[in-house]
Amino acid sequence: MTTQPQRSKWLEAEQKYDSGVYNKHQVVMVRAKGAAVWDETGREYIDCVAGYGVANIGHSHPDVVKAIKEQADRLIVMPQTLPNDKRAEFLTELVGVLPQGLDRVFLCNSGTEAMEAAKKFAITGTGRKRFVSMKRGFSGRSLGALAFTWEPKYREPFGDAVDNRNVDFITYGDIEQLRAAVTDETAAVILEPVQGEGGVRPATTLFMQEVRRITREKGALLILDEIQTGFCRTGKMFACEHSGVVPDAMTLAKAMAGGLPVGALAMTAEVADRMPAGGHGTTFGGNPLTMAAGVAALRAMKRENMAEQAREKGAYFMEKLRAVGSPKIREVRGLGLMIGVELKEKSAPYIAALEHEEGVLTLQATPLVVRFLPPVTISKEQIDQVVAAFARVLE
Ligand SMILES: Cc1[nH+]cc(COP(=O)(O)O)c(CN[C@@H](CCC(=O)O)C(=O)O)c1O
Repeated sequence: MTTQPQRSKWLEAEQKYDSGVYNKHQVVMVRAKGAAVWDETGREYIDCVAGYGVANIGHSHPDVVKAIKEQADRLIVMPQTLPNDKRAEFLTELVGVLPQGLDRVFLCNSGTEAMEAAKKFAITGTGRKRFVSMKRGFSGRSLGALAFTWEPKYREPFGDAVDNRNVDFITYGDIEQLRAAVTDETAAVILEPVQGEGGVRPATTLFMQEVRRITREKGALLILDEIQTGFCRTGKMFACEHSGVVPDAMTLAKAMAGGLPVGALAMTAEVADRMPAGGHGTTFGGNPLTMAAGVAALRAMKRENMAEQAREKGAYFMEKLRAVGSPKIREVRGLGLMIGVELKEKSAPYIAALEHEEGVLTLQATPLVVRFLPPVTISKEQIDQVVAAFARVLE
């Protein structure tokens, strides 16, 4: 008689008390290092979720761990009305890697918060209230950010509490629709250089450059959402570098502080200076503990040349995935280590099989796409193991 594995007390507690919004996997993850994760039974997984693209520099990077320990001993809490050495250090490091001209930063705690800030700074920065956003775009879950988020299933439960009457959605990549949608009433065009949750869809250089040209022509801001594409994920520090486009503002979060919760709106002085003093704010934004982790993370990205690692390993990963040659694969696409494999059938069963049968963690990006967002520090051997596992579950 097979004995049922004893149900985890941690799993029971989390399922019992959690809000219920998440589809909880039947595992309890307790430790991670680099691209490896272990559950409470000691089973090892190769992690191509990385916290939804947060652990770009690898889980528990030693420099980040050291910085957190030291800062925790010195100072954890300090609001932004009281300047702090670590915050100043982080802002200096961040502006040092941002595209030229984006030298003012509103610090917050998540991507959604960065998008909310972007909306407010765009309105005060232009005196306009209309926005252009992209079909399949994802900007976050708050009522304000949801107005820019395309997928109806995220908006419908809230009805007209999600007010997107001032938002015109266009087809990602469609220059004619873009030209028609951007007017002298448009405060900003918002887009991801690579649509993540929307299916891992890189924009063409032509489209990126046309968005820049048309927004400049009409006096609208170009706001790039680099919450998922930023910080080496696509083979550059920021995805906009692939097209040479410099936006007026950029939303950032996920990997920026090596795994600690952080968000930011980076913008030009022209945009920043038009927000009235006291016009926005946050309690936790720019807290010294996260700032210390962020300094260590940004320095590690540069020192370990992680953008080049992502470029090189991403090309390798996609080449190997294409070589799988399964008839179930429609397309392998992506940029750097932001990779999507579109299947000809629903991806969920294969994502589940990868986890349960093969010990590989992946995530969806629309019902047909398997998304791979591994730490940039993943090894070639681990990539080979992931590809072999994927080939087996597709058989
Ligand atoms: C491009 C983008 N913009 C904004 C956000 C919102 O960031 P945050 O408030 O820190 O979650 C995310 C989360 N992307 C994940 C969606 C998470 C969710 O379902 O919610 C993702 O891509 O899976 C993005 O990928």
